[in-house]
Order: sequence, then C-alpha cells, then structure tokens
Amino acid sequence: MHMPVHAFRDGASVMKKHWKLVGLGVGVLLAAEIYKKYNRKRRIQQRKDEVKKSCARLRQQLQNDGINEAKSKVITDLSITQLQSKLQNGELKAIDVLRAYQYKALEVNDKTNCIVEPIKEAEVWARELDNQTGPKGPLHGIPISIKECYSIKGYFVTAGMSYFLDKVVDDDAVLVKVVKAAGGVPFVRTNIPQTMMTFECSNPLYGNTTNPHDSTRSPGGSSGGEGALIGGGGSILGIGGDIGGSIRIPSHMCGIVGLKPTVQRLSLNGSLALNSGQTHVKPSGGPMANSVDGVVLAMKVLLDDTLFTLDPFVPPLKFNTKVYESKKPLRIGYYTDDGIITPVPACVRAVHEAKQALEKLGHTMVPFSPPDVHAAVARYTRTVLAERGDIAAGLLAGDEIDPSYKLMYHTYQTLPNILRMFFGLLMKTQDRLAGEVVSQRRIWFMLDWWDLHDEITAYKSKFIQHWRDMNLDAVISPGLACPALPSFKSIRVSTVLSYTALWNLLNFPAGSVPVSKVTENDQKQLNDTEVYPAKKYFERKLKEFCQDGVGLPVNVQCIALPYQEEVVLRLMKEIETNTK
Ligand SMILES: CCCCCC/C=C\CCCCCCCC(=O)NCCO
Repeated sequence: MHMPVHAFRDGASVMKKHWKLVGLGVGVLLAAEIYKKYNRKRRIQQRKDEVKKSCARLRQQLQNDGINEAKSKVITDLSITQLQSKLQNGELKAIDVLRAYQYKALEVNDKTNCIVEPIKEAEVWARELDNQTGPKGPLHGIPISIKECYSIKGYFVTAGMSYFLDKVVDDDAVLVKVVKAAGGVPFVRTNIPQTMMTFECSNPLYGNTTNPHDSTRSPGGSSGGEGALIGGGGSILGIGGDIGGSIRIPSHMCGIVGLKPTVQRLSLNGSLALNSGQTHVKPSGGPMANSVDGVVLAMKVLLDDTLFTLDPFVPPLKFNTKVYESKKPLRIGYYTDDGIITPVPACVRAVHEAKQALEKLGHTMVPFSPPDVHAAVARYTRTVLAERGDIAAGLLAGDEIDPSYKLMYHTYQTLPNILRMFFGLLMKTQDRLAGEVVSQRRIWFMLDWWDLHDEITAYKSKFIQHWRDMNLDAVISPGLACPALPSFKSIRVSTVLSYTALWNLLNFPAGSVPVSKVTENDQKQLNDTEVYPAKKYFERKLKEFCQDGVGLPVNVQCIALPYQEEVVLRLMKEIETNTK
C-alpha cells in the first residue's frame, strides 16, 4: 500500500505547525526564565544600592552630629553593667549611646562587612526613651544588634535569598518585641550565610563577612554577622539563632559569649527558618554578647511575662537567679575528643585550662565520653538534611549559589544519586561519618521519619542515663575542633560540627565562652605529628587550615540538662572570671 504524496505533504505541514508551537512554547519559557533571572539580578543590585545608601546616610548623620572615634570609645569601652547603670541613672542618654555604637558598628562593618543594614528607626526609639517619664526598662537605651532572620517591621528578611525581596515584613519577631518592651534599641541587622544552613557567613545579596581577628578567615555562622560585629566591638549585645552551632560557632571563632538555650525556652516566632516543618531537631534563639554578664542580662530580661504572653508556648520559667548565683560545688564531666575529629591543640588546651579553673573553685571534674557520637551525628544530619535541601533549592531558583553553599548544594541537588553514592563510598575510605552523610538517602516515607524520631528519642534516653550514672551536673567540651577557618573552607572540615550539633540533637542548653587565644606553642604542637597525628583526612585538612592562626580566639562549651540554662551560665561566668 502506498500513501498519496499530498498525504505526506499534509502530514508534514501539520508537523511543521506543531514544531512551530513547541518552538514558540520553549521560546516563551526561555524568555520567562531569562526575564526572571534578569529581574532577580536587578533586584539584588537594587538591594545592594539601598544598603549602601543607608550606611552612607548614617555615616553622614554621625559626622553632622560630630561623633568621632574618641567620643564613641568613651561609651563603647564601658562594660554592660556600667552602661546599664549609667543609662538607668541618667548619666548617659540613649541617643548618645546609640550614636557611639552606630559609629563603632560602621567601623567594624568597613573591616568585616558584618552589617546587612542599620535600622533607621533606632534614632526615634532612642529619643523616645530619652523623653520618657516613669520607670525605665532593664535594657533602657542599650543598643541591640539583630540577626537578619528576625522580622523587623518594614524590613526584608531573606536568609540571603532574593526570593524574599518581594515583600517587607509587617511585624516584629517576638524577641524583638520583648527587647523593645524592655527599653532595648535594635540598631543594626547582621549578616547570615545563604539559607543559614552552613557555618559560614556569605550570600549573594550582602556579600561575605570576615573575621574581626583575621580578614582572611570566616567569623563562622550562621549568626556570623553578630559574631564579627560583637567580636570587633561594634555591639555589646545581640540576638542569634542555632540549629547546629550557629550561635556557638561564631562565638568561638570571634571570641565572644553565646548561649543556645533549650528549644522554645525563648521564642522564635517571627524568625525565618527554611526547615520550620522539620520536627525532630528544632532551632533555638539566643543571646550573644561581649561578656557573660551581657548574656545573663538578656536572659533575665527575655524570660519575663512579656515573652510568656506574646508566645504562650514558651514555658513560663523565669530566670532562676538562685541557681545562677549558687556556690554549691558541682560534678562536671569534661572531654577533649568526641571520636569524630580530634580538635587542634589550642582547643584541647582551652578545655584543660577551664577544667583547672573550675577545679580550683572546688568543683569535681571527671572525664566524660559522650556515648556513640557517630550514630548521634549521623541521625542529626539525616534529620536536618532529610529533604536534601529541596526547600532551599526551590527558593533559590534563579539565584546565584553562594560559594559557601555550592558544594553542599551540588552534592545534594545536582549530583545524580549514583554518583553521590560513589562519591560517598570514596569519602568513606577517608572519613566514615562524612562518607555516610554524603550517601544518606532522602527521607521519602513517613514511617522512616517516625522511625528516625524513635531512634533519636532512644539516643536521648541512653545519653541521659549515662549522664545520671555518672551523677553529672554539667559538662564542658571544646568550643569546636578548630579556631576560625579561612573563608569558604568549612564544608571541607564539616565534621567539626559534631562538637556543637550533638547538643542540638539532644536539645541540651549549651553556651560558648572565651578561654584563650592560639599561641606559638599551640602551632608548634599542631605541626608535631606525635601530638597531632592527623590520621583522618579531615584532620589533615584542619591542620592545613589552622596554620598561621596565632592570636585567634578559642572558647570552650558548657552544657547542662534541658532548661538548666542558669547552670550553663554559672559555669561560663566562673570560667570567664578565672581563665586568661
Ligand atoms: C556532623 C557531620 C557533618 C557532616 C557534614 C554535613 C554538612 C552539613 C550539615 C548541616 C549543617 C547544619 C548547619 C546549621 C547551622 C545553624 O545552626 N543554622 C541556624 C539556622 O537557624
């Protein structure tokens, strides 16, 4: 049978028509995509310009008001206790304190790029406080820096993603409201890493933040802007957030004090979290400051009726001064190596110095081994990476992926599963945990999710039993396995996170407090293979990244059982007073 020629001709013309339509469709889609990308780029540039202008305006204002280095220093050199008392007794005005910190913050920002933008309403708030009659709030006139993820009415909350540049938020986060109700003056918003799920501090909107002690290094993250600003002296008290170490890592890397409370001891309502539907390991909001007194003041002020009313899901537990001020000797566990990655000598020395100081104060120090950290941390990553970064990837469509997030993004989003498994196997030959984390499968089924919950609950019970068997009141550990890392390198030594993430998995409160600085001798020991054999791949990388680190801050971590923040803070205060 043969087809007449016209049938071919008709068929061909129908096909041609279809191809034209398909071509048109593809063209429209492509054009839409190009337009979307162009639009996002334009929006990012616009945002960058707005931020630049806002800093320039403030600088001009400070100049007009005659604020200079010397005038600023008189105020920024005061401790939080001195500052609070001078503001309370009227010796200092809120507007003068604000100006002094604005000046210093801009100076630190010039060096580290730690600020997203100044909060322009701060001046009005400070003047209102100065004109106020009647009783003063406990934070009266104290300038407070705020991590970018907390809503402040009239501002963008982005976690470094242009997706969120479409709409300014229309209300303050609960913690911001409590700070303001207590007379605090939120005055700058601080930088974060893209998605906030890394411990760097870089994103395409606001750029990379550097460490105030070494500009080639990262301040850590995700509350890295807070770390750099407070560490550089540009803020005395700030608010951060932590689901894996985001308060404690920048505190450690920038030599400041930070507290990750038990989840929900403070409210996170009104703060951006990409993984808010993730139910097993939740983030905590917490204070960061240049002293333990600052963190204690913040906890005392925040744990009050205003907070309990604004967020009734916060347990109404006020700050327990009796526990904080207790002199009763405690039984404290300590460890320097969790078996995942051996900390560099400076971080080990810091734990020993804190231990000695606590011993001198009459506490009993006992060696402690956190049980099965490997399984715990594997469950932690399985939980926080359960959707393999799908949520972030959806929001990031069209955005440039920041260098700090690239490796993680591509490992989980673009690498075909088969290659990821292969890559994971290869990594396992170098580092078992890292290899396992890379090979972990996405959680598809609800029953797997529930099983994971049960495994975590069982681990918590086992851990608490071990803690009870040892009759412990608290534990101290390295602040992290290394001091500040060169910018963009953290993913290459990501297992250092085991020192902080364990306490998120367990939901124990944990704080980070400065103890020391890296010395020449620490560096000598780092390069002595007898002291630091660096047998694992990540340890070798750590050794490489920790060269030339003399002078970098080193903290230790203090941990207690859930809702015992006051025990953590007591230890932190004792360590702060009795080391260095
Ligand atoms: C412990 C082994 C780590 C292996 C490498 C896995 C890499 C990343 C895992 C997730 C990283 C989570 C970082 C969380 C930072 C943070 O606390 N963000 C606060 C968000 O509110």
